[in-house]
Amino acid sequence: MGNSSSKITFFQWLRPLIESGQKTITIRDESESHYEPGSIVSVHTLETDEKFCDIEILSVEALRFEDINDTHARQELLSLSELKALLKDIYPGEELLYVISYRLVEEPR
Ligand SMILES: CC(=O)Nc1ccn([C@@H]2O[C@H](CO)[C@@H](O)[C@H]2O)c(=O)n1
Repeated sequence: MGNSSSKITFFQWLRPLIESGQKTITIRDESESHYEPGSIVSVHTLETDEKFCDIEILSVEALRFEDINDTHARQELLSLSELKALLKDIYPGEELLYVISYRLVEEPR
């Protein structure tokens, strides 16, 4: 790879949830719907661009905002109202989003 699809950024406050393997999806807009299932993606903080883990992309599926439900919220470790408020804030007026499922790639030690 070595192109833009090998990196993803998350808000720093989500880092503990991601590196512990608890948070297993992220919901993004079309500009981030290009990740390929099976590829390994380097995870960085949005604020400082610090790399903190790798994830393997499992799937990328279109998701209408109105179809976001409790299962998505559970996979995000957020309440449904928190998740919807967050997504409205990040992607105002966007009705079509993409749910990216991933798993944490454990570091050998
Ligand atoms: C450019 C950039 O980094 N954008 C985003 C967009 C979303 N998110 C998080 O993904 C989940 C949305 O399903 C929620 O947990 C959000 O807080 C994020 O961390 N960073």
